[in-house]
Amino acid sequence: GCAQQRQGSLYQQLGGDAGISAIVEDFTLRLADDPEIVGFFANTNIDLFVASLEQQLCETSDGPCRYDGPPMDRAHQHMGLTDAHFNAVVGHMQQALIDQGIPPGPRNQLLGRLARLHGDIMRRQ
Ligand code: HEM
Repeated sequence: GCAQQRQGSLYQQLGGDAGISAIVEDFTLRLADDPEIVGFFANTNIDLFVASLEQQLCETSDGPCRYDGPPMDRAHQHMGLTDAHFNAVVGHMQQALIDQGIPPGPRNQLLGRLARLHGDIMRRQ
């Protein structure tokens, strides 16, 4: 719509590749600092996770990337995730976005798009 033409895409409002990379780094440090969350990543290659999440955020924000990782249900099945885990992770993303200076408009737009993944991520838990 008009707002989008005035302000650029959500991807641009997040700072493009550099902005998304800073957001993902901030977010990943928050996951690592959360004792309720960090254990889930014990066997994860963090470099691949970071690259995959950057790609997903770029695509989700209408940037020029295509996420080519596994679908969200397959990536998270059998982890035994609860809504509390989901909310904690989204909360860390919210804090990372605030910390990286993303204004409320684009911040909440991205969080809204991520919230739509809840059904897929929580499937078969
Ligand atoms: C909106 C919420 C979430 C988003 C957008 C998200 C996104 C992603 C993405 C893009 C990947 C990479 C998939 C791949 O390339 O293999 C991934 C993997 C992973 N996610 Fe999530 N995730 C979310 C919620 C959660 C929650 C709530 C947890 C647990 C508390 C979690 C734990 C993990 C773990 C452990 C992996 C790595 C799996 C592996 O090592 O292969 N995620 N997630």
